Amino acid sequence: MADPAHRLKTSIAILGCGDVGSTLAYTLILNPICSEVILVDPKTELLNAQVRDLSDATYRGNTGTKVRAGTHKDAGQADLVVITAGAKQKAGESRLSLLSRNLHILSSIFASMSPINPHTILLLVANPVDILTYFARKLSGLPESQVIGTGTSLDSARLRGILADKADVAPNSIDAYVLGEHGDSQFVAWSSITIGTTPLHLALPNTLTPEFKSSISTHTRGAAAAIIAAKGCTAYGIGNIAASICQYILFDQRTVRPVSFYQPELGCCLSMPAVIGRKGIIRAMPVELDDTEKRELESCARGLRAIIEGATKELNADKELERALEAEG
Ligand SMILES: NC(=O)C1=CN([C@@H]2O[C@H](COP(=O)(O)OP(=O)(O)OC[C@H]3O[C@@H](n4cnc5c(N)ncnc54)[C@H](O)[C@@H]3O)[C@@H](O)[C@H]2O)C=CC1
Ligand SMILES: CC(=O)C(=O)O
Repeated sequence: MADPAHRLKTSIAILGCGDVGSTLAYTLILNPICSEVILVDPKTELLNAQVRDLSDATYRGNTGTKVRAGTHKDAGQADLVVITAGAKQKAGESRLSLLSRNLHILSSIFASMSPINPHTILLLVANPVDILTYFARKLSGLPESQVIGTGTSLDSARLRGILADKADVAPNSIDAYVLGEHGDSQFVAWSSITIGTTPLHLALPNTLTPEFKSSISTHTRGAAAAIIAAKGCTAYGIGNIAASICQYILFDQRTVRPVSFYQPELGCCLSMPAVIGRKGIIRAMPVELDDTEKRELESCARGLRAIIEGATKELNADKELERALEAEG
């Protein structure tokens, strides 16, 4: 039987081939799920070097996945477009501090990709990912089910990791979600965590004190900053998470994960559990939150809406300036 990459003849475009984009490409070579990975980056020397280096990793095992350089226009025709293009946090910076720079990059990306394949699924990785997912939906004109942010899928993996250590079980035996913003207002949905089918309070009796919960949430929320302070970026975790989401989509796996997508009743994009498949978000999975978690969700959405409002004004002011400059000739 031919390998999956050969059978599917699918392409994944990765915009931005810095630390995250190149790690994702490498992950897609090691676990082939598509026939072609197209890398796009305005730094042409870096782009060509990444393509050569990554291609060298494809020759020994004949993984079936080819890597090539492409343009934004090529990317716009891919089956899946992963957006890692943008500035990253320096030590001590927040994800939100990247907003203005990365929103401008996002806006220019959609101008360059147009006309975009109407069946493309967009996967946003660049930060602040929830806000960029919201604007990608507007700028691309794609149906909202086709625009997804990696959101708190990485935070949830980190949460499973630390709970696995505490409970001495494998991380994949734990169902635990961080929800809301991939950022400081995220929250742990403690009330729905299970190990196997056992609720967490039974699996870890006498452990779930407010101090325990607070230390776990703080660890999860601060994981990126701690790694960035020491090595300047995070790449392997998100490379793996993004590659998994690409697989759920291309193989129509119907996997349930917390990802960022438009929440009509909250007026923003943030992470809630969803069924992920070939058409993107197949459907939201309802989640039962307790009263504290409901308040945390509302507060998180309020914060995100305020940021969206400010960013919308900035984008509109830019457009007006552009029009004024054009009119001046
Ligand atoms: N959502 C998540 O969980 C995570 C998100 N990130 C975010 O991913 C983004 C990328 O991080 P790194 O790869 O470490 O940064 P990096 O600086 O190593 O790479 C970014 C690349 O984007 C390129 N780029 C800029 N404008 C572009 C355009 N118009 N088209 C195509 N490429 C363009 C740059 O030339 C650069 O090579 C950052 O915003 C970072 O915060 C990083 C880790 C986890
Ligand atoms: C950088 C980032 O967003 C993360 O590793 O969570």
